[in-house]
Amino acid sequence: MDMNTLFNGMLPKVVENATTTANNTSASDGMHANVVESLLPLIGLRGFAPMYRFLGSWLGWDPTYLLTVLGFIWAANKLVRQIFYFLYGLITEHLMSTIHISSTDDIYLHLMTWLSRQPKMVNSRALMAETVSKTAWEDEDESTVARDRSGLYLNFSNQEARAAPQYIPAIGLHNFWWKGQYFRLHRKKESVFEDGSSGIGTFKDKEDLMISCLWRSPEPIKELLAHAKKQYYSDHQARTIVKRPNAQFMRRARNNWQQVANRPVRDMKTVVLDQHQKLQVLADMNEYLHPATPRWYANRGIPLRRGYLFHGPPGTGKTSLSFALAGVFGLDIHVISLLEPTLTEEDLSSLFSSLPRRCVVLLEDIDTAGLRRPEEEVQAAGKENAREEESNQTTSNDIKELAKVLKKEKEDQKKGISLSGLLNAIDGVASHEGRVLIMTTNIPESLDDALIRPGRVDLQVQFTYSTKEQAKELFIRMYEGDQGRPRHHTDAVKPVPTPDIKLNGSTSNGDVLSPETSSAVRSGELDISLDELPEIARQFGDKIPDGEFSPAEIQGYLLKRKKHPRRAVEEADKWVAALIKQKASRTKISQVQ
Ligand SMILES: Nc1ncnc2c1ncn2[C@@H]1O[C@H](COP(=O)(O)OP(=O)(O)OP(=O)(O)O)[C@@H](O)[C@H]1O
Repeated sequence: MDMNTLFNGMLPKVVENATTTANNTSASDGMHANVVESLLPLIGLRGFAPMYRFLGSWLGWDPTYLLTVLGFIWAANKLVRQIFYFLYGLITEHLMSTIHISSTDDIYLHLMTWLSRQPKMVNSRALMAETVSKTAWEDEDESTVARDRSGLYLNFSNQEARAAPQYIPAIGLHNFWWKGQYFRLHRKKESVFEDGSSGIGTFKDKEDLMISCLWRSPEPIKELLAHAKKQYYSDHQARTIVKRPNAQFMRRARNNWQQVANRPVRDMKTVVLDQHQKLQVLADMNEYLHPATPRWYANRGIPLRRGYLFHGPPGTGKTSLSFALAGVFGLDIHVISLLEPTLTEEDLSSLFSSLPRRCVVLLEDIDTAGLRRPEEEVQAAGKENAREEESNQTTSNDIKELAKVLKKEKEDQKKGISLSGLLNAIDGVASHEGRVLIMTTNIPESLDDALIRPGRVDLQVQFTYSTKEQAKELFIRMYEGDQGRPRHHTDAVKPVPTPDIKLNGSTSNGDVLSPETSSAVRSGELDISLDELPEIARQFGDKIPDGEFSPAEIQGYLLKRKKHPRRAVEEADKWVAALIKQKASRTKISQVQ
């Protein structure tokens, strides 16, 4: 059977009817060619007719057959696709479950972080590459850090560019399998219109995730999300998350807080403070955070809030204790600066009302926050009345001047947070319950009584300059063994190239090093043994006058001798005398550092 005979049976009816003799294949061919040739001009392809005839004679059979077969394939493909989409729609609607996740929710972060660590699991050819930016506190492999030509100094140029990117699913549909279950991930982005702060609306990108599984119950998705969340927090264990108010336009979108830091927990023993005070605040917070406490408060009609005031001179550990407390109880810290120019009273209330169930809210240096006091408001109102009276007796020019002044005064008043606005946010009717509020100040006397009345401040903790005993403790904390680095990291570290230092302390490129730099680089060890530490610490403590220096000042001095405790003791007398002199003369310049 030749090609013509084969395709003759497959020709469409219309072509067959047009054939004068069924058995006469050559006549039939001519007819097919005529039909196609007569169609070509109709669809604007007149010039193709000779080419079509040439193709026919070259192949030895009519190209119409090929067109017919292609037509069948196209139609079959269409049909199969229609059937596929129909069945897919049926399955999606009746056999699949879906959970939607907004990109503003923490679950989005958990899932994307987890997916970025499962490169084989995301069966996708559409990925999004992201540069991995590490926070200052994340551990780094020392072998990935470059050095300068001398091999002595670290060099961090283009460090982010040298790090391998991480991949996450791009916008669109993705499929993956987890624990033998099929999951479909739809990452979609759309522009939504939002009112801007200045009254001008803008389009903002909004992203959502839709995760589906092949099951009539969303249980497998819930299990996956729980797993991603657990994984995320096991990586972030022993960390304190610091959040700050989001930018103003984001706050309007109900996304009030943004994470600004994720730092290692500050160990309580690194905060040198009177032991009794430390235990008192720890016990108080523990009691308050206990799951039975809300019922106890509710039964007595007491609002579930706890406030602390940490007061004392600068650098005495108020912020440090706040972080250590958050670390002990595993709480996030939400830091608010009342000096933030875009923060309105309305924003402040909304920030307080969107806090998580348990957290620490830190209002630092509350005395400098420039709160407008009730008296000032009264005075301002009084002044305004007086001016109004005065204005009745003035000429029209004076009235204009006065109106300008009054307008400016009113505008000034509108700026910033008033005391009543803050009190309202802290414990107003709509205020959040369950949080721990910590306010810090250097000058407690300058605070308004209303702000620190019991109920708003339940416990005051006083921070003072160091005693001899505290100086000794600070010394021990500075030089005791370093427990920070996780084992797997030190194991993985490749040997750091030893700097080529000559005996006179100069490097191979000719730079001359100070004696302490060259010896620190050489040894990396302390200039005392750890057994000597308690005695050396006692000697140091004895040299520090009681109640004169802040822990921050002592820490600063020791940090400059971080590998040289013995030298720190030897040079302490000189430093103490210089600092006392500096404080007495109120100069800012230190003679001995
Ligand atoms: N009591 C302390 N124990 C241990 N370290 C301290 C102590 N006080 C201060 N430091 C150290 O001094 C530095 C400043 O401390 P911190 O910020 O806690 O002081 P602060 O009282 O909050 O100061 P400010 O009033 O200026 O905000 C930190 O690096 C901290 O480690």
